Amino acid sequence: MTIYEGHFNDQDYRIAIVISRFNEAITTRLLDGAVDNLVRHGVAKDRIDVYWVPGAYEIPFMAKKAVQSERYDGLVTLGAVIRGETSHYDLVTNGVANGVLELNITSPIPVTFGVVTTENVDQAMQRSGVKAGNKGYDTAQALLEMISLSRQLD
Ligand SMILES: Nc1c(NC[C@H](O)[C@H](O)[C@H](O)CO)[nH]c(=O)[nH]c1=O
Ligand SMILES: CC(=O)[C@@H](O)COP(=O)(O)O
Repeated sequence: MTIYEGHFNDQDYRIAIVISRFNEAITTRLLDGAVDNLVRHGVAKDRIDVYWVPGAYEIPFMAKKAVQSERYDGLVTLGAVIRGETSHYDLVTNGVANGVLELNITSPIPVTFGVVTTENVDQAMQRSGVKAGNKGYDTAQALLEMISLSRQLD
């Protein structure tokens, strides 16, 4: 992968990661991927704050608090919503997606969406560090680029 000059030249970023505990076996793998990417690109580990919430539905609330704190240059949100027997999956996925989207477009800092929404555990496993990559790593990558890009218009 080519790292274009100027995209990742300012590594004094302060990052918040808001992550849900539900399906923790998956979300911890997403977190590992996200932190791995951030550190590889020069973000100091002690400038990455992690906030754990009970489930994906609580992510938007804590993400908004993090934005309002004005401590961060960007936010990563991570979660894993796996379909069950009822329509609850649809409510949770729509809730978290709409909540993070609203933050993304109304906040002064970038907020990226790393909540995997899958039909079964295997699909979630594949997207958290197995053959389909790691969505946590990808979401952190998107944030680094968005912070760099948004700073060009400050
Ligand atoms: N089923 C999943 C949930 N459900 C819990 C909700 O996110 C929420 O915490 C609860 O409704 C209380 O407000 N959360 C996930 O992150 N993933 C799931 O698969
Ligand atoms: C995504 C969910 O809320 C889901 O895991 C809950 O499972 P169920 O629909 O069987 O209650």
